[in-house]
Amino acid sequence: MPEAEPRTTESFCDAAWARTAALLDAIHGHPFNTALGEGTLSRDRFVFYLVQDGRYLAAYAKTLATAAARATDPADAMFFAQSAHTALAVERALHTGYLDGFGMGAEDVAAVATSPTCLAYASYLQATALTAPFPVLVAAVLPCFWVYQDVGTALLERTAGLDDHPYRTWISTYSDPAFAASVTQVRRIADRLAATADPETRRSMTEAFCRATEYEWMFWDSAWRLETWPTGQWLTTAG
Ligand SMILES: Cc1ncc(CN)c(N)n1
Repeated sequence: MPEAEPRTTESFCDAAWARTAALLDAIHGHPFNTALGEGTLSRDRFVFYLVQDGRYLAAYAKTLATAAARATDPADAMFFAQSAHTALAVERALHTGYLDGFGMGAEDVAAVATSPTCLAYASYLQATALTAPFPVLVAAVLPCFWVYQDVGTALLERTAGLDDHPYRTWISTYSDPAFAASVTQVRRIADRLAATADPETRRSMTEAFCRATEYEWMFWDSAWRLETWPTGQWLTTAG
């Protein structure tokens, strides 16, 4: 009798998480996140991050709304529609609250150019939403949930107490049990879709998960470097 093919019982999420383990370590150890957790992150770096993340979240919410429109399972559609709402109502409001507190109004924010990394990540998600198979789209948005929850929870554990912490609202938002529950839900959706996906789609799901996790690292790194367009010097200012 021929030997049975070895079958992997590892879920898509567990395999994808294991594949990005070194990258996740780099995210946790990035100077931006270390300083964020210690409360020593400079105001200009945090403001840069907030402004870019506001742009990112607007695109991310549209990506999630597209996922809701494309989902065939009504429960999945509800989850993604709700998550699109949360990205704008909770996360973006968190950023606006900080920016208001720093005296930055809508006009100041509008005057900041979208960074190369923010534009690349946002464009990648929106292109994936419109052109990739639905399971690949789910894999692409998964790190946006999961990595932030992982970082938020780790920062909370590393922090002695949040009472006087300058970034406590940020840390509380991403370490909140409600946010963790949304991670569990999107992981379940990804695992269910991967379980019936053909090998090529599953490979594309893994690629999308890895690419989005790379963009997560790059996003924090761009804020740390206060990234600008290297070509900006050759453009005249708008008249
Ligand atoms: C870049 C980025 N990635 C993820 C998240 C969490 N939704 C966020 N606010 N910003």
